[in-house]
Amino acid sequence: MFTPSSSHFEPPKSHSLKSRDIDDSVHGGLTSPAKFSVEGTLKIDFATLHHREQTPVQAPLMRAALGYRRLCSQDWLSGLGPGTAVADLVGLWHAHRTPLILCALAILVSIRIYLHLYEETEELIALPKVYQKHAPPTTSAQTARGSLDKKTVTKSNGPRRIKGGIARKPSREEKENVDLTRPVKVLVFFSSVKTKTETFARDYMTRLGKATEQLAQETKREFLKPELHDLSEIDFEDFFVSPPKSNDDAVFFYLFLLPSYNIDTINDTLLQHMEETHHDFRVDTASLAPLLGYSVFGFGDGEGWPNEAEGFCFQAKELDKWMSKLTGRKRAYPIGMGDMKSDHAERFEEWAAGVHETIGQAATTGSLGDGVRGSGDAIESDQEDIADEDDGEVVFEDDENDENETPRALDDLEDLGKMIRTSGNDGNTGSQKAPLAIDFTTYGLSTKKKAQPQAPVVKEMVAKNSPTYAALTKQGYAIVGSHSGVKICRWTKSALRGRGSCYKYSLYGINSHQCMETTPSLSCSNKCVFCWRHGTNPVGTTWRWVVDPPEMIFEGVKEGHYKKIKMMRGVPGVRAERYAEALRIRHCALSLVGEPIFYPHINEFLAMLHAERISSFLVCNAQHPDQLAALRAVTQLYVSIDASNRESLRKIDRPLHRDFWERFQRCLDILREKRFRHRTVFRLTLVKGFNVEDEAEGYAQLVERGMPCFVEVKGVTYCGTSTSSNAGLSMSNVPFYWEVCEFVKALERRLHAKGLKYGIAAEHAHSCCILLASERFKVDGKWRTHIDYKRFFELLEERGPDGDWRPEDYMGEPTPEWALWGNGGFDPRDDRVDRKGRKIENVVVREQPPGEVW
Ligand SMILES: Cc1cc2nc3c(=O)[nH]c(=O)nc-3n(C[C@H](O)[C@H](O)[C@H](O)COP(=O)(O)O)c2cc1C
Ligand code: SF4
Repeated sequence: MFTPSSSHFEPPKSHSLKSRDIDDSVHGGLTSPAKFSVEGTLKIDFATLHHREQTPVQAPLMRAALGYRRLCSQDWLSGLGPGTAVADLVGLWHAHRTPLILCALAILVSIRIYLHLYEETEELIALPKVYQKHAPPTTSAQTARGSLDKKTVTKSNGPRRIKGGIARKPSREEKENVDLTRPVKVLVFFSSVKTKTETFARDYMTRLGKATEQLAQETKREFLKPELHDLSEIDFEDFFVSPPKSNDDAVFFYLFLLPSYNIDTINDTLLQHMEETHHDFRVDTASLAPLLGYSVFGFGDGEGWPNEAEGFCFQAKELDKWMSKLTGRKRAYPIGMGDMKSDHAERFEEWAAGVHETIGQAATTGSLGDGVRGSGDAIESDQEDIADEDDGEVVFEDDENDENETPRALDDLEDLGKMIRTSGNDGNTGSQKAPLAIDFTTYGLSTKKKAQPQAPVVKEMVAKNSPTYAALTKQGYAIVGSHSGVKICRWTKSALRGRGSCYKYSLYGINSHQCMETTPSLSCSNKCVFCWRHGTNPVGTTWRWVVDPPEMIFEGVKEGHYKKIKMMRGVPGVRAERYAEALRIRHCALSLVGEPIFYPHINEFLAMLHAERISSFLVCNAQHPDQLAALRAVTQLYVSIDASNRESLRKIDRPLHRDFWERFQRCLDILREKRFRHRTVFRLTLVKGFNVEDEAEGYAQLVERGMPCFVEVKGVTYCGTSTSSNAGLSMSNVPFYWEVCEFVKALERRLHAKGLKYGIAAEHAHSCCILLASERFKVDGKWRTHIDYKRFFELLEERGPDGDWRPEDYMGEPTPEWALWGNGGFDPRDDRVDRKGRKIENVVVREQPPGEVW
């Protein structure tokens, strides 16, 4: 036992009992022996403690205090046995167990509360039974995917989140119904400039046909005959926004055979279309997901582009990437690549064998298999997901490490300057980088993606070493710079020989032999079925090429034109006086091919023409409203009206812009506003079976909307190319003149019914062309459709390109008698001749011959 050595025991600091360690109820009855100091240290008067009478409450506390003293003193260490110490500890426990247990409980509760508040919460997924009840039966394939699917994050159906910075797309959960009864149809798409890929693709179709027949036997699944599609012939909207509609309820498998070109080809248009679809907030993400799968094979040239870093098969890789995004990673088989100069056949065999096997597997299971490379699974396509799901919001695309970057939007207009050619260029820029896209149509409205400041590398629209250039020059075009063209039309040649002028002479007084036909943009944003130039002219919704300065184009086209006129000098029948006149260009028809207002400096180019007193007839395709609105003075402004309704326009013009109808309508509204400043013209090209039948009312409504000064109606000219036949055009689509007459009369009736003052003014039966004019151009009962060109230039010089004058101010003399409606419109100065140059009579059939069906 120990003896208290002092009346006040001061426990060592390290052994102080804190006030909270002793329950108030226990020490509540203590007065003097145990007291708390200010700091909360327990001080016990042991002397008093021994002699006091103890209450039942005090007794254990006193025992505990004594035990504590013993523990704290050096006695235990200086010879007292461990048994005593254990007994003291037990005593201490008995004395304090209640407060100790309560303290421990309090601590545990605090920890639990803390963890509950601060730990990372996991989403609680509660699947109501009702969903489980309707869940589709899982196939073995889905079960196989199950383990991977667990890693996926379910996409919220709630409002889209606004994001900045790099967005990483959560993997998509596959929830498709696998229906193994639907037939499978393989579609093979190809592009080809120099026909090698096309030949290869056509050969492959026979083999693919046999392979699918065999797969049908092996898998017991129905396979429809595979189809081949030339990418330059199809409407991308039909295949690459969502899978095509199928009467057989087929599920599609896409294969692509794509050569790469670092010059502008249909490949660029396709890739751009895919990118736009991917970023279009109106289109579902992975809108091609219902496809069974897809795979790409690229052809390249290993000599010119020895490796992928240098651009070997770069467009096939791009395509593979966009298809992966659009299909939600349905890459059925890895991209194959072959060098056209060496191993392409061997590489293609390997790829085709793998693809056929995968198609078989997919047909049997409805799935592309486990997460192996090529399965199209999320794991392998991770790279493609960076900044992918932008939810239509501002996203910084982080593709810097990608060798084959996709086009980037320019930040501001100043960047355009960098693209303008400063010196002569010998053609190809040699760059493998994709071009820079500038959408002049929407320019300045929004900049969806912020481009990194970097030196833009852009391609030429028609590079000198490109097959397009070769094809165009072969067709008689002189290519000026990299995107402009000039050609003398057959009417210029004909007029030089005194064999008749084009309809513009009859209707507006244009001298065909003094007319230059040109365009500052060989590119267009439509693929009209009647255009004779598909496959050779580049198409695109945005200007993404080097921009040539207007001075260079102006000088170049004049030079090209005069060169061609001079080549006519020795042609039999050319009249000396007309030849001499032809060496002075008086008119310019900006309608050769392509879309002139696509050219960013069209106003400057027009000013150059006018400065030399060359009149301008500008034809645009009603797809670029902003440019149309910004257009300054033009002698006569045309808008092509190729259909009276949305569906018909889509079929006939095959526009690349998804909002083509809205653009078209905006253009009509702009034309309406301009009708008192410009001579505005609707040009209707009638294609039987496409845009004529029952459409007179539709056209009348469009006239009511745009209120043009004139409506030119022309029957389509059949050019007999494979393009037109592929588009479903044949001679039977070319209307007879009497059919055009019938249509114009019907249109006139509709216009009158609407109270619109138009009348049939003039015609050129030889070109199947009839002119309806607003009565603004009828003075004293006489049509005055011709133009006073001299007056036009005077007005322009007096008042500037934005000056206010009206089309009536430069109205010409009354339309000559021979050009008026009913008189045929043949230039009386000239003879009409047949192919052999023999004179022929002017016979015009304006009425439906007996027995003909309209
Ligand atoms: C002007 C031009 C540019 C080309 N650019 C590339 C290229 O960037 N990368 C590549 O791998 N092959 C390139 N090639 C090679 C073609 O892709 C290859 O010759 C292909 O087989 C042509 O297919 P086609 O005959 O079906 O058009 C280019 C060929 C030409 C003529
Ligand atoms: S607008 Fe003209 S150039 Fe363009 S596709 Fe149509 S017809 Fe051809």
